[in-house]
Amino acid sequence: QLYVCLRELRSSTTSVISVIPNETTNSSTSRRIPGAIIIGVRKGGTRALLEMLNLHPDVEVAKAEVHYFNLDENFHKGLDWYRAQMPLTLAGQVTVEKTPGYFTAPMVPPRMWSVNPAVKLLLIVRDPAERLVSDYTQVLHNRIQQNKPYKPLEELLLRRGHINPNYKALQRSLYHQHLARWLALFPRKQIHIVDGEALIRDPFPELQKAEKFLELPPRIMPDNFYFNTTKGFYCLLSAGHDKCLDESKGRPHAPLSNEAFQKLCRFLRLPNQIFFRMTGQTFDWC
Ligand SMILES: Nc1ncnc2c1ncn2[C@@H]1O[C@H](COP(=O)(O)OS(=O)(=O)O)[C@@H](OP(=O)(O)O)[C@H]1O
Repeated sequence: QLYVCLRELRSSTTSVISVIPNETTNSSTSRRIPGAIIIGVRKGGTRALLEMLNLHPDVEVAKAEVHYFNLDENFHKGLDWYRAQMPLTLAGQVTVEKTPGYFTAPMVPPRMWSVNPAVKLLLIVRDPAERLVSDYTQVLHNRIQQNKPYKPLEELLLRRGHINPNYKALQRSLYHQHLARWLALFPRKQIHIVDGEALIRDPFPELQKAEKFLELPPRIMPDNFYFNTTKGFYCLLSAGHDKCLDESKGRPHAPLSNEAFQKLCRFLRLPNQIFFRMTGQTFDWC
C-alpha cells in the first residue's frame, strides 16, 4: 500500500518536492543516486527496458533522461543536482536512470566509476545496422520538425560507393570500441547485456534475466505484457493501467537501398565478432 501511495504522491507533487533543498522528505523516503543505470545503446530499446523494469515494485526510475555524466554542464552541477533528479525511494528500492548517450561518451565510464564503482550497468543492444537506420530516422525526424535541411541516409553512409567510417551514426554502432572503455574499469559481471530484438519479440524472459542481475525478487509477470496489434509492439499492464510507448518508438525507418544495407552489414561483420568475443554472447545480426 505504501508503494502505491508513494507512486501517487510522486506523480502529483514532483514540482513541489524538487524545490525542497533537503533530499530527504521524511524518515523513510529519499532521493538516492542510482543503483543501476541503463547506459545505452541509443535506439536500442532503452525506454522500453526502463518502463518494463519500473513494473517491479522495488524499482523506481527517473522518467526523463538525466545526461549527468555525458554533459559537462550537468556534471559540473555536482552530485546533489544528480540526486535531485531521482525519484523518491524507500530503503531497499533500486533507483534506475537511463541515458543512452552514456555508452558512447568517453568521459562517462571514469566519471561513473568515481561516483559509484559498484553501480550495476545495463546495456541493451540491437542489430547495429538496424540501429544506425533508426538513429538516422530519429535525426531526420528532428531536422524536419525544426525545418532544417537534411541529406538522404545513403549520402551520409557512403563515400564514393564505400562505407564512410566517419559517419557519426556508424561510429555509435561500433559497440566493441565503446564497450572496451567500460571494461577497462568495470568488471564484465557488472554489465548486463539485454538483447533488444528479444525484448521486442517477447519481453518477459529478458525482464526475468534483468531482475536476476539486479538481485530483485521475481515480481514482473507474463501478464504484465500484452501484444498491441495496432502498435505492433508489446505494451505494459500494471494495476489495471495499460501503457504503450509513444509514437517516437517504432517509427517506419528511412529508406536505404538493399545494396547499401548489405555493404553496411559486411562492414559491421568484424566489429560485431569482436563484440561477441568481448561479451561472451552472440546475437543474430545481419
Ligand atoms: N515495447 C516496445 N514498444 C515500442 N518500441 C519498442 C518496444 N520495445 C523495444 N522498442 C524499440 O525501442 C526503440 C527505441 O529505442 P530507445 O528507447 O533506446 O530510443 S532512444 O535512444 O531513447 O531514442 C524503437 O526503435 P525503432 O523501431 O527504430 O523506432 C523500438 O523498436
